[in-house]
Amino acid sequence: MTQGRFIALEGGEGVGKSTQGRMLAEALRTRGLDVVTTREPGGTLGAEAIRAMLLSTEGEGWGARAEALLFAAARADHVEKLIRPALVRGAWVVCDRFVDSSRAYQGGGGGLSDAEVLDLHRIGSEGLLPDLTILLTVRPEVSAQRLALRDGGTGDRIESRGAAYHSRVAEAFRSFATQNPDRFAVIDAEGSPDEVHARVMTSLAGLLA
Ligand SMILES: Nc1ncnc2c1ncn2[C@@H]1O[C@H](COP(=O)(O)OP(=O)(O)OP(=O)(O)O)[C@@H](O)[C@H]1O
Ligand SMILES: Cc1cn([C@H]2C[C@H](O)[C@@H](COP(=O)(O)O)O2)c(=O)[nH]c1=O
Repeated sequence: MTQGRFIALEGGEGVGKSTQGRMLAEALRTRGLDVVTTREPGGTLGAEAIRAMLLSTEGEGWGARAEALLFAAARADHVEKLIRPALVRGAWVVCDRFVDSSRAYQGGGGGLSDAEVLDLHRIGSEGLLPDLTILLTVRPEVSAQRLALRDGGTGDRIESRGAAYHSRVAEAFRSFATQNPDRFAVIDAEGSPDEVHARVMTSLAGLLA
């Protein structure tokens, strides 16, 4: 059995994570690998139900701590029921967002400390980390244009938070990548999908060797 690998795609809103996740999964399948694509929050029935509660624009929303707990609970279910079993059977897991989104959004954006977010992750998911976290970066005006073309700029509850919030999120992602260069690959996600995909594949060379 080949060794399972866990790849997370991270970054702000509309940078191209889903697009690159699909392209990466296809490229890995072409190499004969068993690939599971999934997303956060979500990926299991329970986690998708929590996703709906978190991202719906109806109701009064959640405080910062309740929000962080809900993301951690969704992740715990996802890790236990989908991610760990896939890795154990030797599959590659390509996940659209993982714990670094909680660190960036609930931590950097929402004000929880990084230690608090990591504590929730330790309790919920036994601290599981991806083998590689691919951080896609584009200038804010580029992601805004992509989102406007995709859905007319109508965002979910978190996407619709203001520019200052999303700028703190982007800064947090940058700082995690600087602090953990072995775990992160920072990819310039401007240019065509094929150009970005080529950069993503280069970042995976070590794991595919
Ligand atoms: N390299 C690219 N150049 C131009 N448009 C792109 C590129 N990559 C993705 N897009 C388009 O930009 C939009 C956002 O892309 P995508 O949904 O993959 O981003 P995302 O990061 O997953 O978004 P979200 O944060 O909402 O989950 C889509 O309409 C997609 O087709
Ligand atoms: C995993 C995770 C996600 N979020 C936020 C980031 C986005 O605004 C939404 C997810 O929507 P997407 O279109 O699927 O990217 O949720 C977060 O705040 N914290 C997290 O841990």
